[in-house]
Amino acid sequence: MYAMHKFIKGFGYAFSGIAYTVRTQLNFRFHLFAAAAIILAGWFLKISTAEWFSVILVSGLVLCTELMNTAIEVLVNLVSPDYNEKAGRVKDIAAGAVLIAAVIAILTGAVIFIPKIICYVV
Ligand SMILES: Nc1ncnc2c1ncn2[C@@H]1O[C@H](COP(=O)(O)OP(=O)(O)OP(=O)(O)O)[C@@H](O)[C@H]1O
Repeated sequence: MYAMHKFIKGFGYAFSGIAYTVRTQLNFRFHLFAAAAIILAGWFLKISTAEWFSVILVSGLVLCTELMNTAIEVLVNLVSPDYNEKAGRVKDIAAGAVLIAAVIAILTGAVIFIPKIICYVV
């Protein structure tokens, strides 16, 4: 029973971290909106199971890297509230991870959706 209680509490902490990121990070809200739009487009354009798998994977990758980026920002602000070259470097690297994930998501979306949109329009 205690293990179950601890397990459920763990979910609470995780949701609180996600809620904090939604509240404070405009980028995360944008990525959530983009993921919802892509899911709607996938449903409308009837993408295949393999395509759904790719879309879900890259959307998750972007959201997870954005959460890790926010965690790193909060930690850096805690340990180095004043200007510090290395603190800046750490934030830049974390932001770079988000950028790479977003580029992968855009390329994946383009490969899946552009041919379908062309077929739909033509
Ligand atoms: N303590 C610091 N020392 C040196 N440079 C910093 C520091 N904090 C931020 N920077 C630089 O400013 C950039 C933006 O940092 P900031 O914390 O504002 O990130 P952000 O993504 O704009 O965060 P937020 O989403 O909270 O506005 C960093 O990538 C880094 O180059």
